[in-house]
Amino acid sequence: MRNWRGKRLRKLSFNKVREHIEVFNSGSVSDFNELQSLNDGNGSSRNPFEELKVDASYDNLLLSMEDTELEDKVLIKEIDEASSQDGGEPPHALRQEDTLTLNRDYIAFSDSSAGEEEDHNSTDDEVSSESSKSPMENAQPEFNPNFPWLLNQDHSQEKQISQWLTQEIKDFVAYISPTGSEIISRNRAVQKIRKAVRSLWRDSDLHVFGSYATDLYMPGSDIDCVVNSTSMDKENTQYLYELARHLRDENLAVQIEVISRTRVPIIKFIEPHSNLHIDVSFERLNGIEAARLIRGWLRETPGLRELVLIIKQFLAARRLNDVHTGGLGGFSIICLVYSFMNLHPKIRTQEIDPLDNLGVLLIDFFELYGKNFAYDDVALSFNDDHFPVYVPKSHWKSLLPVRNSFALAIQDPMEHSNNISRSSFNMRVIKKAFAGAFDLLTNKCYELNMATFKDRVGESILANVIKYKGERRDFQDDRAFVENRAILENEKFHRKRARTLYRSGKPAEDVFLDPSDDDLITGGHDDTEMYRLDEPAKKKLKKKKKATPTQRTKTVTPVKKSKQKSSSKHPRQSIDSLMGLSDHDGDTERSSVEPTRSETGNAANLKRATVDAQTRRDYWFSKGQALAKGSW
Ligand SMILES: Nc1ncnc2c1ncn2[C@@H]1O[C@H](COP(=O)(O)OP(=O)(O)OP(=O)(O)O)[C@@H](O)[C@H]1O
Ligand SMILES: [Mg+2]
Repeated sequence: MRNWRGKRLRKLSFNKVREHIEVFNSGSVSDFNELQSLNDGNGSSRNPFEELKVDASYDNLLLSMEDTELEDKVLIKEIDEASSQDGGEPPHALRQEDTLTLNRDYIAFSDSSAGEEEDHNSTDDEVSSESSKSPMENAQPEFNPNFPWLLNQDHSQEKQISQWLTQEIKDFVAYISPTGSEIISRNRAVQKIRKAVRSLWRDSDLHVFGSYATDLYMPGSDIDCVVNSTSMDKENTQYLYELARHLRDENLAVQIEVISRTRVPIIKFIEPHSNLHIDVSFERLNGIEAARLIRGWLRETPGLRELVLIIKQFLAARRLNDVHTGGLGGFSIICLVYSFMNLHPKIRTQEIDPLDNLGVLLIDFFELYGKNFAYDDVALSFNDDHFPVYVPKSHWKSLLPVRNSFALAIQDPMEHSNNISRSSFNMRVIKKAFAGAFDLLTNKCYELNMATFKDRVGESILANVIKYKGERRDFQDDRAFVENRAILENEKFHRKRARTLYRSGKPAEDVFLDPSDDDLITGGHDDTEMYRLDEPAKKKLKKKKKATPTQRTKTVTPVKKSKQKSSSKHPRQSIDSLMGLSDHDGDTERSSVEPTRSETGNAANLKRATVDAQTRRDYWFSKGQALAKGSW
């Protein structure tokens, strides 16, 4: 029934929809959104930064964060008690498989809203009780547990359906972005553990990497830490147990697991005051380097954070984000989304502004990795500038022999011999989930495009593929007001390291920074102090926030030419040349596709490895055909 309806809608409205989601199909993106003034004039839009101004001084803000934190602590106690009662049952592998392999999770999800949809669609000629109200009466939806990010938000009057989806993505990101008390809680947890490590081993220090050091964390994300020492021996099993005992005795760790017989030995535990999950690894710098690299990617790629968070939640809701069960880990997700955005012809040629086109980019992502990507033949790699490139798998010799040719292969930008997605053996299910998401999103777009404005009220597009079942949140993205100390310390680490390297002339891996250097480690702040931005920085941030429409500003930006500056790394090129469809493989194209790494170790296998022009031609041709057939 659903499929039939989808096909009928596709057939009827394909041309019409193409006009509305023009950004997919042509370079003409100059449409003006006539609803902008309507939305601008909506007095109910709530800008958190405006609110802070009304709230009085910045000091008051800090005070209220302290209060929130105290409340949080009470709540955490309750959670602890509750979790100790139900015995913290681990997820059951078989039960998980049932829902995942059958992909029932997202089907069930759309089924759950199917009742509404049935009503909605089977009564084309009838007037439902909801639609009998005027759209403006319904314009501010109340809290809906299926799509909590739409609280007081209504995009049903967006003329372009793709803009509706873009707005919803921004709503979602604003919804899950961290509050001040969450950031403080993370900062303090790390600070306490660091102190404990330094008191146990005077030659050691603890650093944060992973999503907390890149601002890509979800509310429940773990904190990845690494202990490095001058003696470089802390990866030894005896030290792992010593630290585990020490943290337990200091009341800084519960539910401790010491995992020592793996390639990367770690201690996993929960920090009881914040209830945060912490992973501690030992004697490696890769993660600290990767955090800096990823922050660079985020700075130069607008929209990357938004898409990464959406894909993370998409996979988490389906339990497809855990590498231990074959899922896709956070690092692989970042690499996939970053390469997708960098190799997207319309972004590369600066024809679209990614932040204004998150909706179409999300659909395009699902299409690429759900329908078109040649997992059997193509690996994702990074060249010397850490710029993403696709390479034939056959050119990456250390990948072979592989047990399963249908596997995602992503070369670690930090360590070229490492395939970061080697454990993601569930790729078929993940691909199916992406393909399903593409179908669900496009069908919903077609359906809403056909619907009257009245019938669109109370609908969500994103909820067809994203679930968020966490505790209700309050849309308070406080990243501009409370500094993430993991980022600050990571930046200091790199600055200091660069200076030390410069002075010593030693290779990077031989240099260890003195942990007693407080300026490096704590930035001169004690462990209870909150970071405050100084006044000029605060003003700058407020200004910046105003200039960039956030979820709460409700400003609808018409699709327009990208305002991104050209960078020498991303020269403006024709789409044909980027797609590899130009008759000759010119130098410009070659430099953007081929790795230029010198011939050392495994990297030698990648030298001059490239997907040939014919493969690229076939890929884009099949994509074009899919478009023409209306499968998107
Ligand atoms: N397979 C891997 N090979 C090498 N390094 C990895 C690998 N997986 C993770 N890492 C390192 O650990 C860091 C954290 O990885 P993780 O998969 O936890 O992602 P994350 O960004 O922290 O996401 P999440 O919020 O889901 O935890 C990465 O940034 C990377 O430095
Ligand atoms: Mg992590």
